[in-house]
Amino acid sequence: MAVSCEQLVVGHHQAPVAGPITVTVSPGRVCGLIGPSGAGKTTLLRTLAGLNRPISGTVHRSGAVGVLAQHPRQVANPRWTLRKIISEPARIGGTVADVDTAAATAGLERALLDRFPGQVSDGQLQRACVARLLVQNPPIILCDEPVAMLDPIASGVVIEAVEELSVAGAAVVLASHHQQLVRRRADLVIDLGVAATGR
Ligand SMILES: Nc1ncnc2c1ncn2[C@@H]1O[C@H](COP(=O)(O)OP(=O)(O)OP(=O)(O)O)[C@@H](O)[C@H]1O
Repeated sequence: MAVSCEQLVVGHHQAPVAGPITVTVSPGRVCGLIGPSGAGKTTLLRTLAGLNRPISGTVHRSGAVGVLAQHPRQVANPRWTLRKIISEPARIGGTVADVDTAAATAGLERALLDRFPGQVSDGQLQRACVARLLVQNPPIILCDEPVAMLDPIASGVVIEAVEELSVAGAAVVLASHHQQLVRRRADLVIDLGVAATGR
């Protein structure tokens, strides 16, 4: 087990949005999360991450959580170079990051590493966030619409890097509007459009 929930109902201010959901995402597995806008994908991911409190039910995590957000600019420090953004988890962990290898795996050109977020495209910044995840190597990765802002080529690079993390042993939850992409890549799929709401 890497991340699992049992009879989990998620929502805001005691108002349920989705659930009850019972699922286990084991190491090396990708769980897709689909559903229309407002179905509760972000709320469920935040609850699995421990950022929101469940309305009812339980969440179990076997280790640290890495997050890939839809809008990398909201999470990337604009005053840090991409190199620093990528290497920071290693510094915090007291190790030295192999930034060049992580960047190459994430499809990020080395020449961009000394730029600031304001000097690169959304896709390039998202690839830096993927490289940061590769350095962080967390056992659980939660992705909230990670390719919504990207063109098909950039999307493919990001999704392949996430799959590489999963093959290396991470449990991945991938929320996306792209039903086809999710159904193609995921080992199991939660459809919040049809999941019981528990209300
Ligand atoms: N902080 C909040 N306080 C109260 N209600 C919220 C809050 N955040 C989201 N909601 C509501 O919870 C419901 C689910 O929102 P959520 O963002 O989880 O859906 P989503 O499936 O991720 O949607 P989208 O695909 O548009 O990103 C929506 O009705 C939304 O208005």
